[in-house]
Amino acid sequence: MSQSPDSDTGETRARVLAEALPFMQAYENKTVVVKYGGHAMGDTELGQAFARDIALLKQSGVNPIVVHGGGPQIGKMLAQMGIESRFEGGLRVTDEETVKIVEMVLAGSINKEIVRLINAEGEWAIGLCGKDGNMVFAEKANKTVVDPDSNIERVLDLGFVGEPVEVDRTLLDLLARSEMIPVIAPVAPGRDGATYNINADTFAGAIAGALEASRLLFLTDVPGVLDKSGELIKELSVSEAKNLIRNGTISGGMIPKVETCIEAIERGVEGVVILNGKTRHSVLLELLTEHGAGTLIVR
Ligand SMILES: Nc1ncnc2c1ncn2[C@@H]1O[C@H](COP(=O)(O)OP(=O)(O)O)[C@@H](O)[C@H]1O
Ligand SMILES: CC(=O)N[C@@H](CCC(=O)OP(=O)(O)O)C(=O)O
Repeated sequence: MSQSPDSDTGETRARVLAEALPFMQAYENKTVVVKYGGHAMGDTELGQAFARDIALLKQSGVNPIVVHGGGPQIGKMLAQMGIESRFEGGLRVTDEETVKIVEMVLAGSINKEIVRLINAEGEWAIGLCGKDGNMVFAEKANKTVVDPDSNIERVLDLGFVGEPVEVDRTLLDLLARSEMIPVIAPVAPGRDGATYNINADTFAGAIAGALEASRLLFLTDVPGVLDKSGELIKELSVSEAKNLIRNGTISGGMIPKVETCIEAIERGVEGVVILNGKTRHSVLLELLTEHGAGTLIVR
């Protein structure tokens, strides 16, 4: 597909569809996990374009699963409540009060808005979090960071930040059979009774791994992984990615994203891509065009 799927002449549409057809057939009955980041959620129009892409995938016979974030939206709500956001190693330090707000924003307002947008495209989306159908259980995250100056490793105490340790695919399999599109918020219970806030990238990786997804796409607010001079890196091997984290080229929220890509590849997910969710129809452009978009992480 050489043109945007927005092109509106009948002839262009027919050509675009003809070019996209072999790609659509290749993804038929395949699971594609799309992580929709908080920074990629722009205005309503952009949200509608995203929802249209997801609906179109479903209508083409693909099994799309949306895992969403909402970091900036949580930050805004916390600020309104007079609570300052603090991040360590790209993860939100989450105390008991914060985790309640995280659940409210992610599994409440953001989740339901995405469901509404997809349903408005004629599909049946269903909003969930890790708690629903015993889908995901988490444990307190045990995360370490290496100080770039001293090179000393430090264990972080992030409070109620969790890591997914058990994923049960029963509910997701059921929904796939009933033609529903799951939209999942990255909140999960622990066997200890606590509720955990999980980085949405990590959560999406765990879901994609458990489902042996064909593709895992991360929609963010940058074209992909950028080098020191701000140029897009089109393809990145696992060892190159680790180096870029070590030397500080990859920082902040890009760290858990790239770490998740590496883990997902090691778990057998076929293709992992980081791309710009602010480019309209980037999901379709990635999946249904020869050249794709963003940074492809390879073994
Ligand atoms: N090397 C890099 N290439 C691209 N983005 C980077 C890089 N290092 C850090 N970042 C930051 O990571 C951000 C994306 O991560 P994050 O803010 O967590 O997005 P999301 O909310 O989509 O998960 C970018 O907006 C950018 O500021
Ligand atoms: C532990 C942790 O950091 N959780 C994230 C969950 C949301 C998220 O990951 O949203 P984005 O994808 O938009 O960044 C947070 O509280 O912000």
